[in-house]
Amino acid sequence: MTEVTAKDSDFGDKVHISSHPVISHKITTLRSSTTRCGTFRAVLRELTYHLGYEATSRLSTKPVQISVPVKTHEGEKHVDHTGQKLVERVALIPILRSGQGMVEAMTELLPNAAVHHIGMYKVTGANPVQYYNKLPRQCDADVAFILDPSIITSQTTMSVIQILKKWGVKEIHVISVLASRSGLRAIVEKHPDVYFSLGAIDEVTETGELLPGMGDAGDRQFGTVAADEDEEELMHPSRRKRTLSEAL
Ligand SMILES: O=P(O)(O)OC[C@H]1O[C@H](OP(=O)(O)OP(=O)(O)O)[C@H](O)[C@@H]1O
Ligand SMILES: O=c1cc[nH]c(=O)[nH]1
Repeated sequence: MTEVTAKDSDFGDKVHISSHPVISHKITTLRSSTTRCGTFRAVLRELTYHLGYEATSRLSTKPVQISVPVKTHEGEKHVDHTGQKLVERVALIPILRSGQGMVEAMTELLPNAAVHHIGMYKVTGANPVQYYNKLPRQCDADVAFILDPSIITSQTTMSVIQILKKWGVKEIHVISVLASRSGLRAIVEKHPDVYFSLGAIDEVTETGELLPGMGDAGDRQFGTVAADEDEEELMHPSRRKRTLSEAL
């Protein structure tokens, strides 16, 4: 299988697709069938750090006065310096489950960012269903970074973008390792104001998998086997009670 390559310019000026050799190398490790879950998690974390570094380049800074210790012949002196401090309030929005594996790297970059989890599951032929939403009632961020390793049809990402726009955040930036060409095209058309930092562009199969993809990023991170659709449906809150009582 020849890897598909795409240029940023194919998708407009808000989409950045990495061409960095270290990113390509790490994505190859994620794709490989022989990569086990411990390595998968570690490499996803490393990739997120690199993609997040690029994604956060749009944040602004303001001057801050500090003093810096400097050794001189007379001993240590403290010199005044005008440093820089990040300005925007940032929220990280991991989409469960897979986006959880991207949180640690992003909080290393931005230790004071809020983390608001959103859980989504897919139903064939219907819109994705939100099963968890920990956004505070009042919007508390200027910029939201959506974290999800894969964008396939893009229905999940688009649903979360809609949720965040309704919440009131001014700038939305999606960080993802792999996006399908058709899925990315659909989001960019519907949400031209949203920014993207991506590792690579893939195609999508008739059955809704990324090609070549990396398998199911959730299952590969957490060492689980793919749930069938009936099991996914049982995650919906309205069905959970029945599931529990059946299990007891
Ligand atoms: O672009 P879409 O077609 O909407 O698909 C993308 C979604 O599918 C994957 O999650 P998955 O449903 O495998 O859930 P999981 O993270 O809980 O494993 C992925 O992490 C995205 O959230
Ligand atoms: O290709 C796929 C399919 C399901 N989930 C993923 O993360 N990737």
